[in-house]
Amino acid sequence: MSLCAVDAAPLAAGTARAPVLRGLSLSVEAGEAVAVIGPSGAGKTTLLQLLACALRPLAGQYELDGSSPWRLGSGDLRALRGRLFLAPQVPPLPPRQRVVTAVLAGCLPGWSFTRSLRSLLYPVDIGAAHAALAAFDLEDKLFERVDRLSGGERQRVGLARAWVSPAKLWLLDEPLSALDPMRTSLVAQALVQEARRRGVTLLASLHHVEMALAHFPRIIGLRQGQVLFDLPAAEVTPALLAQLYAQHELELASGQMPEQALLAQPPLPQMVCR
Ligand SMILES: Nc1ncnc2c1ncn2[C@@H]1O[C@H](COP(=O)(O)OP(=O)(O)OP(=O)(O)O)[C@@H](O)[C@H]1O
Repeated sequence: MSLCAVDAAPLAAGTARAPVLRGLSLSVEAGEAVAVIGPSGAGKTTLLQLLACALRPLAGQYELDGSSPWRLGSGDLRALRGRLFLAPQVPPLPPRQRVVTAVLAGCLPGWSFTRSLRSLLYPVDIGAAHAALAAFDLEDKLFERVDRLSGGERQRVGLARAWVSPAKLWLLDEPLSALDPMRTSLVAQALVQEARRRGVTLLASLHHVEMALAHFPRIIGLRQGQVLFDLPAAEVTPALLAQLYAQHELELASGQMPEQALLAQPPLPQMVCR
């Protein structure tokens, strides 16, 4: 996939639509695992929504699988969306649904209408849901109701959905944000390893900088809607991180988002690439 000089505004940004991503260019090869880091408000979610074809660029060019999604007809665009999976930070899970059904919703793009309908009445692939939940240490919740899960458990159900999906592109928005410290590393490792095993392209936005550096081979530092650096993890220095999080130091240190840190924005330094 590639973005060339793209401007984009967030979903539901109203009529003003001031761009959040400004002149952003990058390309990602099939099968890469990339972490997108940067301070709160940098545009990470907007970038993932853009890549998921959930929002249309205001300017510039987005190409996915060799074609421009927004030039496709509605049927082809729907089929393309079925080949990617966007996992929002808070997964949209119907509260009264059983976990098994919620997980199997990830299979829907690959299923016929009849199979999808049958699965709503009785889950048709309980084994797949069990295996996906087991990858996140949650198999004991297979038949639990979604509204009886903790926030971290719901987040893992959302990731299990990606796991069962036929998608070749996983776009994960802060997949570790609700997890306890013991689990963040296990989940990050599981996602990167499984994506590599399947040849799935993985982009994840992360506030856990140390997890990004430990598990993802490539790191994109996003600040004020622009790429500050795009480097192999081993080349991301403390000085670059300090630039990326200037005025947001507490966020870098703890994954927190201090109110004061959001107030001042220094001018952008030059972009650094390999
Ligand atoms: N629906 C919206 N309407 C208007 N502005 C929005 C909307 N969603 C996001 N924004 C603004 O767009 C900017 C980028 O938001 P985005 O969610 O992409 O950042 P982010 O890097 O993912 O932040 P965080 O790490 O806090 O999730 C922010 O300044 C935010 O206030």
